[in-house]
Amino acid sequence: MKVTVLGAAGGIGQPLSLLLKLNTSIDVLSLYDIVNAHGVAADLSHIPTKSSVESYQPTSKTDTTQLQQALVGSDVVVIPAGIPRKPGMTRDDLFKINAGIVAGLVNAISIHSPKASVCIISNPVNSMVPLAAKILKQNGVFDPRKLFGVTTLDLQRFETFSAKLLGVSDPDLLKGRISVIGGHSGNTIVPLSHLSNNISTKFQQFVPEPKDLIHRVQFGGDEVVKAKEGRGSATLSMAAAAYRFIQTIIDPSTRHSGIVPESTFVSLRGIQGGDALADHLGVEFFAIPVQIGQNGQAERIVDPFELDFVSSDEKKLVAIAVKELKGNIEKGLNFKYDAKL
Ligand SMILES: NC(=O)C1=CN([C@@H]2O[C@H](COP(=O)(O)OP(=O)(O)OC[C@H]3O[C@@H](n4cnc5c(N)ncnc54)[C@H](O)[C@@H]3O)[C@@H](O)[C@H]2O)C=CC1
Ligand SMILES: O=C([O-])CC(=O)C(=O)O
Repeated sequence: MKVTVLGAAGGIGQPLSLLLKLNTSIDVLSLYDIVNAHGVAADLSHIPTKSSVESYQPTSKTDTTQLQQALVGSDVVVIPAGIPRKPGMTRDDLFKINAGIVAGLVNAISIHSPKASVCIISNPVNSMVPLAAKILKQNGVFDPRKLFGVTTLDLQRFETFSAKLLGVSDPDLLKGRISVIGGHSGNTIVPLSHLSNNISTKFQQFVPEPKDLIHRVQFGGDEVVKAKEGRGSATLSMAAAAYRFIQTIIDPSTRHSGIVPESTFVSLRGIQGGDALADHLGVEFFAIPVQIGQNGQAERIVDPFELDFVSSDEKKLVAIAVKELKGNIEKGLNFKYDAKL
C-alpha cells in the first residue's frame, strides 16, 4: 500500500503525514511538496513503524521528475496542496491559485498513477473536484468511484457540537447516526439529524431550534480562520478528518457500523445509485454517504432521500445548497488548464 501526500509540508500535510506514518497498513508513505518535503520526511522517518518514508521535491520550476517519482505506484493520493484562507476571505477566493495547483497535480496523477484513489482536500472543494474530474476525463482515466472530495471535517464538527448539546459524553456514539451532505462551504453544508429515530428524538428534546447548531457547522471553518488571526485555517482537525476518511479507503476494518456510511463529495454518475440522485437533485456533484468497497472505491450511494432520512426543513436547506453548488461546479468545470504551461 503506497499513499502519497501532495502538499506534505503544509499545515495539514505535516500532521496528516504523521498520522499516516502511524498506520500499519501502509508500506510506503510518499511525501511531495515544493518546499521542505525532505525535512518532513527525515523527521517522520525516525518513527519506528512499518512504512518507509520517501520524499520528493522539485529542484527547479520545470522539474517534473520528482512529482512523477512520488506518484508512480500509488494506491491513494491525497491533495492538501494549495493556499488557505485568511480572515475576510471566502473559500471561493482561493479558486484561482488553487485551481492551477490542483489541475497540475491531477494532470500528473492521470499520467503517473491513473489507477490511484484521489482524495482532494484543497479548497474550494466544491469546484476542485469537478475540475479534477474534467482533467481525468480529458486524459481518459476518470473513474468516478475513485475521486473523493474530503468533507469529513464538516461531519466531525457536527458530531462534536451535537454531542455537547445532546449531553453525549462520547461523540463516537454519533458516528453513522448523523450525517452532513451537500458540499463544503457555508450554505452548501447541510447537516442531517434524522438518520435514526433515537437520535432524532434526542435532537427534538435538546435542540428544538437547530438554527444555531446548523450555522455553526456551516461556518465552523470561519471560526478557526478568525481564531488563527491570519495564520491559516483548520489544519489539525482537518488532518484528523482526512486521516479518518483515508482509513476507510485503505482499511475496511475501521469503517463504523452506523446507519449510513460517511459522506464524501463525489461525481454522482458512475457510482451505483448516482444517476437517480443526480436526476433528483439536478447537480452532478454532491457530498453524500457512500459505501466504500474492499478496493477503496465508492461502491454505492446510500441515498438519505430514498431512505426518508431528510426532514422537510432539511430539504429546504438542500434546495439552497444545490443552487449555490451549481455555480461552484460550473466554475471548476470552466477552468482552462493547459498542461503545456
Ligand atoms: N477540505 C477541507 O475540509 C479543508 C480544506 N482546507 C484547504 O487545504 C488547503 C491546504 O491548507 P494548509 O495545509 O493549511 O495550507 P498550507 O499553506 O499550510 O500548506 C499548503 C502546502 O501546499 C504546498 N504546495 C503549494 N503548491 C504546491 C504544488 N504545486 N505541489 C505540491 N505542494 C504545493 C505548499 O508548499 C504548502 O506546504 C487549503 O486550500 C485549505 O483551504 C483546509 C481545511 C479544511
Ligand atoms: O475554512 C477554511 O477555509 C478551511 C476549511 O475548509 C474548513 O475549516 O472547513
